[in-house]
Amino acid sequence: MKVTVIGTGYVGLVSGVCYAEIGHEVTCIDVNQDKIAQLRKGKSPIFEPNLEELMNKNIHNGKLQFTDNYLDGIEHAEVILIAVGTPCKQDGTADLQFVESVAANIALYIKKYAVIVIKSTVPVGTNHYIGELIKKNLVHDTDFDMVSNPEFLREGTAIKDTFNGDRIVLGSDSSKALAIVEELHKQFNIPYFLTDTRSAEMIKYAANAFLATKISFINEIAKICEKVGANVEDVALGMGKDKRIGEHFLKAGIGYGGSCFPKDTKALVQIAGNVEHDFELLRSVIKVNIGQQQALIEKAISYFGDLSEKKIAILGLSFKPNTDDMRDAASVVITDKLISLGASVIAYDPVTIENAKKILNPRVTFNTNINEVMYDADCVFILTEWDQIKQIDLRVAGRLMKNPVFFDGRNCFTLEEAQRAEIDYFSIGRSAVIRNFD
Ligand SMILES: NC(=O)c1ccc[n+]([C@@H]2O[C@H](COP(=O)([O-])OP(=O)(O)OC[C@H]3O[C@@H](n4cnc5c(N)ncnc54)[C@H](O)[C@@H]3O)[C@@H](O)[C@H]2O)c1
Ligand SMILES: O=c1ccn([C@@H]2O[C@H](COP(=O)(O)OP(=O)(O)O[C@H]3O[C@H](CO)[C@@H](O)[C@H](O)[C@H]3O)[C@@H](O)[C@H]2O)c(=O)[nH]1
Repeated sequence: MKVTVIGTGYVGLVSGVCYAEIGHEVTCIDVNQDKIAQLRKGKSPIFEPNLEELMNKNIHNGKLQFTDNYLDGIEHAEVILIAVGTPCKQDGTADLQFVESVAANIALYIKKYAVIVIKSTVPVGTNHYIGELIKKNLVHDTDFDMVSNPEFLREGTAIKDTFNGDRIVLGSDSSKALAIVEELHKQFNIPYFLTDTRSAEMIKYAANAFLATKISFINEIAKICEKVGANVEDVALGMGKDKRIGEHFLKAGIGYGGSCFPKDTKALVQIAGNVEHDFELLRSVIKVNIGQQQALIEKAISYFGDLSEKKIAILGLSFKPNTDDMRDAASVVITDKLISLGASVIAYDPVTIENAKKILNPRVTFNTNINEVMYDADCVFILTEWDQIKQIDLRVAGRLMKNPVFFDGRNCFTLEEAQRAEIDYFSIGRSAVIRNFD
């Protein structure tokens, strides 16, 4: 099938590569000419395991091409997928300007029947609105149908998720279009969930909001665990054994970040507000998450009293491991706050330092050598559970530091490991391990 993907961010690029991998002829369009030039040279603009290899394989076998020219991409397409960003506006609502601009270009260049699929996360009613917008501005008298196909991939495991998703959600009122989009995904061999357009749009927000709710819930439980002497890891495991609850997304930490949960939870509060429903539960989920980003700082203040003049080593900057994405990463808020409290901050991350430099407070310094970052530090903050960080020897690391004190926001180590290392170790939802030299 001839497929055109518009937008080469995470979703567009991964989808384009995976559709090519299952045999479709894929053209990816982006308005960012530098990105297109880089992609044509076989360089992936994002860090995602296996993506660059798979991309190059499909460029070389002629299945995958990149362009900034809409005419090239739209003219012959049987399916056009919209995968541009829908960032958060100041008031929390989803900004549809990129989707609207794509709609204007499709209206200009579409010449024969195609199915237009919205993969971007968009508020309920957007597929209808964009369909009407295209119809109103069509230059050539052409028929088309709209299909909502929300994307559920996770960064860091995006290719694996595309080939092994739990379901493919498709929403449309055209059975002809649905049959074409089912055919497009056939080789993935993943069950379809077919529904109406508005429900498909809502499934995406509801799924992300529910996962975010699980995270804020376990983070609240973690706070109570610390006070009553329970261990949140065991509590989550014990809860998760109940199939009705499930074991996933119950990992306590310094809150959820990334390009989706923060923006989509805020957007859903606004979607509810537009129909006069106060989504109180979700507002609390967001509030708990903002508070959770301060958890390590509160622990450090209660340990040291004052953080001014303290040298703090940060391990991990991206919002989760195996990605270089810094969007809404907890490290942004945490490093800013530490600097405002007078601390000096030096940071390590195995892949995202270049992206971090563009976003973090300019007073943060960086080093790609994890041992050098910890050298002479008053304490370490662990913000991302990269393997390189989980593999450090706490005892050896402690000896490099001025004070062997660790604040672990991702529970990377067992309490026994911390005990053996003779360090002071504070984590989330578990008892602190304090050295006892007497
Ligand atoms: N990132 C994820 O893991 C993920 C997962 C599921 C769903 N989503 C949703 O998918 C959508 C895309 O997210 P992303 O993170 O891939 O986006 P992104 O912001 O990283 O990338 C969007 C790309 O679209 C391009 N673009 C903007 N306007 C354009 C236009 N008019 N024509 C062509 N290209 C244009 C930009 O240059 C950019 O390369 C969002 O709605 C997001 O919520 C994201
Ligand atoms: O038990 C958990 C699980 C995750 N997180 C945090 O939650 C955030 C998001 O993690 P994850 O969901 O793994 O990453 P994303 O790539 O943001 O993926 C989410 O957002 C995407 C964009 O909408 C969806 O497609 C995915 O299904 C959804 O999982 C990260 O900061 C994680 O550290 C926790 O704190 N505890």
